[in-house]
Amino acid sequence: MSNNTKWLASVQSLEEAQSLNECLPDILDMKQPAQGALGALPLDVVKNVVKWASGRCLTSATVGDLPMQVQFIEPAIMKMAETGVDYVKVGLFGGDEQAECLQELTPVIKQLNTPVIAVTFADRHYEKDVIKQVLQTGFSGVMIDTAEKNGRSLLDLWSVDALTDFVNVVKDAQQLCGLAGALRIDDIATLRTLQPDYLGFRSALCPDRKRNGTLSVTLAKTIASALQ
Ligand SMILES: O=C[C@H](O)COP(=O)(O)O
Repeated sequence: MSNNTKWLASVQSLEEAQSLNECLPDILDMKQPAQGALGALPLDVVKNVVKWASGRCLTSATVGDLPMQVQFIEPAIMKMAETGVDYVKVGLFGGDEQAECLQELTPVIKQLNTPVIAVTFADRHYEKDVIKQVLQTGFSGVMIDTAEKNGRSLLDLWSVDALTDFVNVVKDAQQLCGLAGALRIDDIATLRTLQPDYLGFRSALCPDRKRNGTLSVTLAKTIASALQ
């Protein structure tokens, strides 16, 4: 972890990853935006991107918008970890089953060699205690994102003060801290003052912010230079 905020770009294919060859993000994140906030890509696509990146940047991949039940989440984490990705990202979508699910996932996550990042959501019920649960479960980092991709951004939903508190709680716990959720290029200046470890982008990488469309290298370069 450093004081320099890094950037994460979500790509949906090997072609999109390759288009970023000249401006690789710090974390090349793999997800299927058309299948939800954390839509999962097929494992062979993830494997191919990891192979292509060959250590030039870190990689992460999401396991899908899954119900908070260990029978769905455990196999999805195990299979995604086998792709060789550096981080697996799992959404904490809340609900009555979440606490039990996290308890059951604890031995799985603690024994896995691949670090797992918990993704919480600014537009879902959020309790500060979730960070404590995440720590007990063995996650290596916490990210906040938006579950509903309806144009509302993280800063539309949470105040700078609330986000500052989130970053401080996560970083005080020595966890990797990421902020995402329909971030705009103009949000970078504000959000980097909070010193999260990274900012994550998909919508801002796509023309007209259409996150299911195709990523634009020009927009990626703009984001990269805004974070320099
Ligand atoms: O992990 C980062 C996300 O892919 C952000 O997606 P978004 O900018 O469309 O909310």
